[in-house]
Amino acid sequence: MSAVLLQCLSHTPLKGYVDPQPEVVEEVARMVAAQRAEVEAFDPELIVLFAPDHYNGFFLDTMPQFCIGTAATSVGDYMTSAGPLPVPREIAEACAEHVVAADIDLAISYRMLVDHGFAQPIEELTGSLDRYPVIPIFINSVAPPLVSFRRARQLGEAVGEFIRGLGKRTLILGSGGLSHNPPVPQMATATAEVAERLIAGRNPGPEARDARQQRTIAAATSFAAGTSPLHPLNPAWDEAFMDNLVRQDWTALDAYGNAAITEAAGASAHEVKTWVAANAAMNAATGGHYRAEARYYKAIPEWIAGFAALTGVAV
Ligand SMILES: O=C(O)/C=C/c1cccc(O)c1O
Ligand SMILES: [Fe+2]
Repeated sequence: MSAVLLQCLSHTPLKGYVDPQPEVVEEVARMVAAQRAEVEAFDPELIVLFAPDHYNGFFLDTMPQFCIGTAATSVGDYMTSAGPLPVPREIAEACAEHVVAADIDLAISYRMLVDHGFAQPIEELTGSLDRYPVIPIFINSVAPPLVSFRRARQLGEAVGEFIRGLGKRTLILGSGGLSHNPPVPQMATATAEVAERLIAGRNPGPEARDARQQRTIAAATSFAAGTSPLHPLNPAWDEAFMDNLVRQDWTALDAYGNAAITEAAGASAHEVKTWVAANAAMNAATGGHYRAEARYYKAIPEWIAGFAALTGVAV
């Protein structure tokens, strides 16, 4: 059986562009530094990262619900690094075989593009994109129709069963959330120009990428000032979600409905399915013998995020 460690962490590309009070920035940095120290002490032989994308790697020309990368490159948006991730191809292929054999319809990419949703947690928790071998697993969190929490759990369980038999010290990561609704466009309300970007906007030029980032930074500035139409953060929803994970209440987690999530927590709150999958993987990899602990929570409008962290250790 593999030794496993679970770390879940919100991501936000607004760090360093639109920041909360220095004491909040510092307390988050201390918390992330503590998680990183735990990762370094664990010294993983492999990272399995469940994360979303924000129309930087996956587009509506073909949008899978789940996709594993056997090779992946970070686009380097915002302050994240560009470049290849060290993906162990054979292990990723074997994981894909196992998950599909478990009747989870996982897509596979031999040329996956990932954005800050993957790159930020890897760099913040390990120090660089390429310190440890990493298998990226994408969960569609922005492009309806979206999978259920139940399906995300089942994906995580299948991956966790694979990890259990691998015999490698494996760090399981979940990235994103919690409640939030940054200005990621939706096809249902897109103009023809935006729709084209959602369908075929891969590898935009530097000007287009900068323009997009400036739009998000402006949105964060007005959200923090209280003058934004973006869906408000929902601390009550966030705390209840984390409590369900800590209590390992899979019945309660399965019962979440997508429309209710969007209504209560915002269109990008579906990113928390990466946390559901990561916790389910930890559950399967340890045979249920793990303890989850909520590490941090604060609603941080400057970062457009109900910002949270959770750790799971085998017991
Ligand atoms: O894709 C973007 O430009 C912005 C993304 C964003 C903003 C705030 C919180 C998040 O989780 C994001 O991914
Ligand atoms: Fe995100």
